Amino acid sequence: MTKTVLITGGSGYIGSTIAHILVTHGFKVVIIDSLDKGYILNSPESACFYNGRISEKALYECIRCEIGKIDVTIHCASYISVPESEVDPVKYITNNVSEFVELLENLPIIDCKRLIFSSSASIYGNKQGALKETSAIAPQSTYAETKWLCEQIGGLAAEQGPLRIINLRYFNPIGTHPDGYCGPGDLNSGSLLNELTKAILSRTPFRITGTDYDTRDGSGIRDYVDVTDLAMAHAKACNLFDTLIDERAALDGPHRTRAINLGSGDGVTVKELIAAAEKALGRKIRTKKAPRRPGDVAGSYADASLAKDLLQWQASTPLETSILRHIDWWQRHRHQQPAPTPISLSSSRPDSVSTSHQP
Ligand SMILES: O=c1ccn([C@@H]2O[C@H](COP(=O)(O)OP(=O)(O)O[C@H]3O[C@H](CO)[C@@H](O)[C@H](O)[C@H]3O)[C@@H](O)[C@H]2O)c(=O)[nH]1
Repeated sequence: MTKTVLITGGSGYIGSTIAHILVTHGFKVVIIDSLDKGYILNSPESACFYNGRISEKALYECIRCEIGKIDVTIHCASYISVPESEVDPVKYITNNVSEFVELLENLPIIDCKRLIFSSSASIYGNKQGALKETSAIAPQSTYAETKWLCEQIGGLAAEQGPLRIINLRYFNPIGTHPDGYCGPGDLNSGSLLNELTKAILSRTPFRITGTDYDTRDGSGIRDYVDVTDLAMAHAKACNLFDTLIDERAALDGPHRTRAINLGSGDGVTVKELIAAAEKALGRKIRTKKAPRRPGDVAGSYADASLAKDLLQWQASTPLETSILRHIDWWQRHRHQQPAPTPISLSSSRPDSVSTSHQP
């Protein structure tokens, strides 16, 4: 039977990639997006699109009436900038935590008892080496704190009600959908791949922020995971949801919530990533040493063995491919910056919106 999946933030970078992958794999996709940060043309045309905030009860009543019951909700809608969360913590708590509580209140309207939460590896804080789901939690920023709060609040909600939750903890997503349908939405996010792209497009040296870390070459280590691989893990989690939560109870105890790391399992330094980009592009990239970013960490990577065991999932896109797609996306879409003004929809359904993936 076709599964109907609601994706909050389904016009954002990760949410829209999940939406495209789910459509390709035969799911019926419904999206709620405020278009505050997302871009409607990122979402698949066949998705049923509802423009608004996840706290708006009326949207769920419309979905219940027009679509019916939702089998799984994937909650991606959130603010994602660590520096911004430090400058305006209340904005992050309101958007990421208060709105999440309202989502929990609204899920019964669409009769949804399965929630996949987009969590973040940032909740592990400043650690080195391979991180397991059981590694100590120590959020170092308001952004990370909001993700951890949501995991805990979800846990409390799941203890008492019929709701079950899978918390997928993302490491560093990069790349785009392979067909270029959607990609990262903010070239100025400050992330390595976006900064590298800007340096390449503007023909200026790329700044390696921190060359004195206790790592194999002095630059920071991260686990870069392709966004399409990440999206595939969500498709698997949707299909295996009940197995992971209930049927494995006999094997490792009952689970109302589960956390699963989503990373490649490989730690890559900044210098190694630049070498991979040079190989992919077939040319040298100029770099210069720069001081560490405030609050930056040497870094870590995923122990991704639980995802392999439970979801039969492993990241498979080569790093060079993700880098090429990422840079190519911005070569084609950089004039889209800053994000376009949200389109005001006359109908909440997408059928009335003519979409094209070319900006
Ligand atoms: O111009 C740059 C930008 C980054 N880096 C380095 O690249 C590495 C990765 O940086 P980045 O891509 O910003 O990743 P994170 O530091 O892991 O932070 C990102 O990933 C987190 C976990 O997903 C999110 O919470 C953050 O918002 C997001 O910025 C670090 O060593 C940085 O010092 C540079 O050398 N030069």
